[in-house]
Amino acid sequence: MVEEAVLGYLEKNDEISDSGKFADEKGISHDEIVNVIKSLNGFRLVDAQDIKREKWGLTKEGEIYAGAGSPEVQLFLAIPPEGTTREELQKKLDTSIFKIGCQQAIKNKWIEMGKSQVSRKVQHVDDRVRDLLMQIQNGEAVNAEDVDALKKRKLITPLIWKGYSVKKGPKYTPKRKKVATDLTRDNLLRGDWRELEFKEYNFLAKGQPTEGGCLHPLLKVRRQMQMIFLQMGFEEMPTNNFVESSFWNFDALFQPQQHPARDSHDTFFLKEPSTTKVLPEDYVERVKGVHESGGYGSRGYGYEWKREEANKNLLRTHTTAVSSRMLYALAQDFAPKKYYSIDRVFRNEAVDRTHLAEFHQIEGLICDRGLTLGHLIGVLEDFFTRLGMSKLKFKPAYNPYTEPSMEIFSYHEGLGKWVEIGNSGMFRPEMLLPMGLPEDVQVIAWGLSLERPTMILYGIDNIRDLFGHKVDLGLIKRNPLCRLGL
Ligand SMILES: N[C@@H](Cc1ccccc1)C(=O)O
Repeated sequence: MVEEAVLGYLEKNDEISDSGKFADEKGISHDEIVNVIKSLNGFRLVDAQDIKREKWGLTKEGEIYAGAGSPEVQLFLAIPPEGTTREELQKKLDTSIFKIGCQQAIKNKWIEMGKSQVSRKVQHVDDRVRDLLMQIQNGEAVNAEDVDALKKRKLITPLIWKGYSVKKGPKYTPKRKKVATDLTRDNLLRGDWRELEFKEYNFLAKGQPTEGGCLHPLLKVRRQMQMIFLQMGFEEMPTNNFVESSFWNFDALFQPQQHPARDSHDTFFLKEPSTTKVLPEDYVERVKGVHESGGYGSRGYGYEWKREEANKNLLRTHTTAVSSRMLYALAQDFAPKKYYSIDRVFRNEAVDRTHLAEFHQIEGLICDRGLTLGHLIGVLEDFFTRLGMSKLKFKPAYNPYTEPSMEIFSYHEGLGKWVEIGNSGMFRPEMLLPMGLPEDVQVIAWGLSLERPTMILYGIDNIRDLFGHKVDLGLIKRNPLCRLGL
């Protein structure tokens, strides 16, 4: 409506010379007019020029006098026609009204002040100050002398008034079409999108401030674990690449070639390149020997070991493949070591709320002389206690490469049950001795999942909220733990 008033006026007139006067004439608030002018100017329907005017406004004191009358008149009216004493008068008035009133009334020759007696000198007075203040309040003009006097008494103060003069702009039309912001299904169905005028994009508009700065729980727990390993004196193993040969992933670990884990149901084999190019030949021979007929006090598996199986490339199914490479390298020049790694592994598993086809494994091993299962339990308890998970259980298990072996369980409060978080054991001599490690050296080792402890620590009960294409970012944002830096 206001918009139509502005555009309509310009249709018949050259310009609106003063938005303030225009507002008065139309009986619309000036603020509203200003908003419309700004918007029309933005779309170049009108050309608006600023006008600034100095205007007088009342000070706080001025406003009080405009309401209650000037102090001098208040004082005059408080003196009865027969006069009074200064003391009586003072009682009737505020201190400041009395003081200012006396000054002004004496100056105006309205009253006479004796030692104690006060009397009127005139019969009647007009409150010109109050009238002037009211005129200024109403935006009426007041002559310069009066303005000066009021200014000196600090009853008025200059105000900058801002308004516009307005002419037709290059895109002027008497009536603006409503511009569409979205193309809707209805527009398409009705076909009226052909006639619609669309609002232009404002590429300069600032976007919503981002509420960033949350860390993904997996990254946080991973970093936390890294710190714990480093504090416990471990060194990080280079995790190299995701593609590994069956040899390092299985054969070096004394895992027989018919083992079900090697089945393509559990392992992702590579089509291209399907086989590895280099393996350390002497060591491969010793591995073949231990699989087929044993040695080092073992009877072996007694089957025909095939090089083609060992050559097959796969996506590593565990980072124990990294450990086997590291131990082989270490065997060439032995020294006691503590190693760890945290990286991705892949298993061809059916995905459900606690399983994914790829996850992160935390691998750790200690090789030294005189190590026992007690050391393994102690190290794992120490590690998980530092992580804030002290409810642990160990359960005997079987791995082709460890003896004894233990599965590790932790209690998940949210699920209300014990969840397997890893597997561990002492590497078998059939694995270590062909590498060339000294006979009196033991290796305690473990492989944990990163996802499971993270779910326990963060109370997440579906692994797909944590990893993969359905990650629940809201969950991460809402979790206060994710906002704490580490
Ligand atoms: N490789 C085992 C974990 C493990 C590592 C080292 C020793 C024993 C077990 C797994 O994937 O579950």
